[in-house]
Amino acid sequence: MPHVALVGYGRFGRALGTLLEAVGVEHRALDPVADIPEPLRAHSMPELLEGAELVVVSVPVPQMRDVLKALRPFLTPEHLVLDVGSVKVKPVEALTEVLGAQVPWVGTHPLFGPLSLAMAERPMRVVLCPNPLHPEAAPRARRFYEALGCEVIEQSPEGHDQVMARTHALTFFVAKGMVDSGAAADVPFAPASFKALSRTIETVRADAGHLFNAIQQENPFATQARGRLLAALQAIHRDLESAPAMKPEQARETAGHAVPGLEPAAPAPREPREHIDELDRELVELLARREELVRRQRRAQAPGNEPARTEALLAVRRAWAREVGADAQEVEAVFRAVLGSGLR
Ligand SMILES: O=C(O)C(=O)C[C@]1(C(=O)O)C=C[C@@H](O)C=C1
Repeated sequence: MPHVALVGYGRFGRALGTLLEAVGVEHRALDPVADIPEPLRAHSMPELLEGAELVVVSVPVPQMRDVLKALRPFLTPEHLVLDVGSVKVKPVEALTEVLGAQVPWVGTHPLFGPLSLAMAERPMRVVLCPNPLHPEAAPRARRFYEALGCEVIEQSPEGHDQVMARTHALTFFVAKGMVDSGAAADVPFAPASFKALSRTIETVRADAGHLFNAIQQENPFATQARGRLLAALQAIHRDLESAPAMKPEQARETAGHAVPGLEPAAPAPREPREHIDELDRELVELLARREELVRRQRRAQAPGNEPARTEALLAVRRAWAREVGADAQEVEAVFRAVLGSGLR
C-alpha cells in the first residue's frame, strides 16, 4: 500500500488516519492548527510529501484552492492528489486550475465521516470523479479506497453535486431548520419517524459550520433544490390551511386518500416473514460491525481478566433483555455464542 500524506487533520483527516492505521497503511499528516500525534506529524510540506505516493487534501472546501497552491511547488508527477470534499464541481475546478495536467489528481467524496467510522458503519461508499487530464488517476484512487474496504461509485462532478443537492443539502437544510426553530429541542419522547432525522440533527449540532456551508454554499445546484423544497412546503402548508376541517364521516370516506399536497404512496403491508428476514440481515450487519469494533478495542487495549470481563458483560446483557421483555437466558445464550465464535 502507498504511503499517504494527509493535508489537513481536522475531523475527517483524523478519522481517515484511524482507518489507514486499521489497515496498516503508513501515513503522515500536516496541519497548522490541529493536534497531530507526534509519530504522525510532519513539520513541513517537503517532510510530509517525502516518500508519499498519495496526497489526500482534507481541508474545508473554500480553502482548497489556496492549500493546493501552497502544495504545488512540492508536488511531482509521481504523486496522486485526492480531495475528499462533500461537493465536487468546485474542488475539481480548483484541482484543474492549480494542478492541471502536470500532477495527477482526482476528485473524491467519501460518503462517510467520523461519526459513521467510529460506529464501524457499513458499507463505506466513495464517489470518485474520473477526469480526462489523468485517465490513470481514477483506477489508482479506486485501488486505494477498495484496499480500505470501500465501495467505489464513479460519477461526473456535476452528477455528484446534483444528487447531493437533492439529498445531503436538503437533509441538512431541514435538520438545521428544525434546530433553529426549536422544533427538535429537549423533547421528552418522539415517534419512530422522528428518529430517522435525529441523527442528522445531531450532526448539524456537532458541525463546526464549515460542513453545513460547504454542502449548501459550495454546491451550484443546492440553491435551486432548497427553493423547490420551500415552494413545495409552502404549497402543502397552504393546502392544509385552506382544506375545510373534515367531519368524522368524511374522515372515514377519505381514509387512505391523499393528504392535500401529498402523493398517496402508502407501501403495501408486508408479511412477518419479510420483516424477520430484514431483521436477520440487520443482525448480521451488526455482528460484522461488532467484530470490527472488538478488533479496534483489542488493538487499543491489552486483554485483561477475560473470564471476569465476560461475566460482567453477560450480566449487563441479561439486564438489557429484562428491560425490553426478552428472555434473559436466551439472550445470554446468544451472547455466549457470539463471544465464543470468531465474531468477537
Ligand atoms: O458520518 C459522519 O461522521 C458524517 O460526518 C456524515 C456525513 C453525512 O452527512 O452523512 C457528512 C459529510 C460527508 O460528506 C459525508 C458524511
